[in-house]
Order: sequence, then C-alpha cells, then structure tokens
Amino acid sequence: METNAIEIHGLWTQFGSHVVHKDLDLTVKKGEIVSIVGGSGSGKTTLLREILGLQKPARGTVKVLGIDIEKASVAEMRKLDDRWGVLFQQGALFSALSVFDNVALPMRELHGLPEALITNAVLLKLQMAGLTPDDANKMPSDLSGGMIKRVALARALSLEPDLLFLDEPTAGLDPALSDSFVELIQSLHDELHLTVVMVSHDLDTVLDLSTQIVVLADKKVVASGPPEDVLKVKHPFIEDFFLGNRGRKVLAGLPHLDVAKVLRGSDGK
Ligand SMILES: Nc1ncnc2c1ncn2[C@@H]1O[C@H](COP(=O)(O)OP(=O)(O)OP(=O)(O)O)[C@@H](O)[C@H]1O
Repeated sequence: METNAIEIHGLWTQFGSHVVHKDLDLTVKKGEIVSIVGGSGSGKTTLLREILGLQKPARGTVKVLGIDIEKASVAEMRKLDDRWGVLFQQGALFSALSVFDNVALPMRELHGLPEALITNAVLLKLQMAGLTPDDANKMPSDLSGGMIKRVALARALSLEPDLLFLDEPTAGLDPALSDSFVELIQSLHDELHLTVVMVSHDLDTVLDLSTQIVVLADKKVVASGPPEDVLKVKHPFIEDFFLGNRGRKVLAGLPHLDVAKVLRGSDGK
C-alpha cells in the first residue's frame, strides 16, 4: 500500500511565457496536515488545481494516492473523486438547494444510494461539521459565513474521503469563528485519519494545524517539513511571513514549537 498521499516530480507550469512552477518536487505522506504557503501569485491555487486534475501542468508528474493524474483513466479519476473532498474558497453551495440537498448531492450523483441511507449519512456529516438537524432544511441564503463554510465542509466529507483539500479555509471568518473552524478540522483529522492539504495565508491557522508546511517561492518548493524545521530555513519569504512581528506573537503562544523557544532565547524576549 502506498504511504504517500501525493508525489509531485519535476512539475512545470506555464501560462504563455509566464513560468509559475519550475521543476517543482513535493511529497506529502498520508495522515499529514499540510499547509501550502507562499506570496501572492506564487502558484498555490494553481498547484492545488493540478493536484486535483483540474489543470494540466506543462511537464512533470502528479500522483495522488498512487494514481498518476495525467495517465488516469476516466474510471480511475472517478475513483479518486470519491476519495477526496474539496472545500474551495468560494464556499460554492448551490443556492437553489437546501443544506440537506447540498450535502446529499455528491452521494446522489456518484452512488445511487437508497434515500434512507443518504438521510442518515447527511445528518451525520452535518453533525461532524458542527451543524444540527434543524439546519438541514435551511437555504444557503439563510446562513452566516461561518455556517456556509461548515455546510461546504460537510459536503466535502460526504463521500468519506481519505484526502481533504481546503483552499483558504478560514478566509472571511472572524477570529473566534476561525478558531472554531481550525478546531473542527483538527478533530476531523484525528477522528477520520484524513490527510489534509490546505492553502492558507492565515498564520494562526497554518501554525495551529500543520504537521507539514510547504513554502512556494522562486517557482518551486523552497522548504517542506515540520513547522519547527521550516521556520529555521533562511529564506526572505519565510522570515517575512513567520518571523515578522505578527509571526513572533503567534509563535510565542505556541510553546510546543521548539523554534519559538529558540527565537525567544535569541533576542531575549
Ligand atoms: N488560467 C490562467 N491564465 C493565465 N495566468 C494564470 C492562470 N491561472 C493563474 N495564472 C497566473 O499564475 C500565477 C499563480 O496564480 P495562483 O492563483 O496559483 O497564485 P496564488 O499563489 O494562489 O496567489 P494568491 O495567494 O494571490 O491567491 C499568477 O501570476 C496568476 O496570474
């Protein structure tokens, strides 16, 4: 059985003459919570789209759960679709469908399961995402931003994926909602043994959740590994993003990261 959830080798991405990724390599082991970080335009979302087979790289190979995305047959891609759940930045609920029908949609589309089974599964997914059975009959227009994210998460979990992709999961949430969403992702990861891959600009989310941080810069992965290792890599983006004033404050609240002690020790704060 494969131990890697994702393996990318020699990936090039080009739009016209604009090279976004140049000979990029990346490995994600199963069970990790991975954050992809990088400056604006560094190609984070594009990389996510290439991993999901929504966009074709100019060169290189992308394997997800052992399947080469480019060579995959329609049947293999369908199987992969069943094994991953995706939460895109624009929550993307169908506005004409109730919460229940939004969450049920992937099950109805892919499996033709009996309705009684779907009902039980939808209620369970809603509960997992911190919603109540009463929420099932609501329409998306009745929901707050935080609830929309939770419904979208329930839908991403609908086919019991092994892999969960999240694009900016806490964007647009206030700090309290963001914290509870982070806790939710953590507990889902722990309970369901998911591999989670997310793109995030949010330092708190990245440092609270990640077991692996992947830094995109200079058209490739310049650092990848546990947070305490990545924070020690000397690179201008890493220093700006993690070790500026804001980053130091967040790190000071996370004593489990050794690097925080190192930093506090190094400048006496
Ligand atoms: N379909 C496309 N056609 C042309 N250029 C594109 C296309 N998609 C992305 N790009 C370009 O590729 C680069 C990477 O874009 P991408 O959205 O992946 O970056 P990002 O790291 O996710 O950025 P941000 O943090 O701002 O969301 C950008 O310069 C973008 O303009």
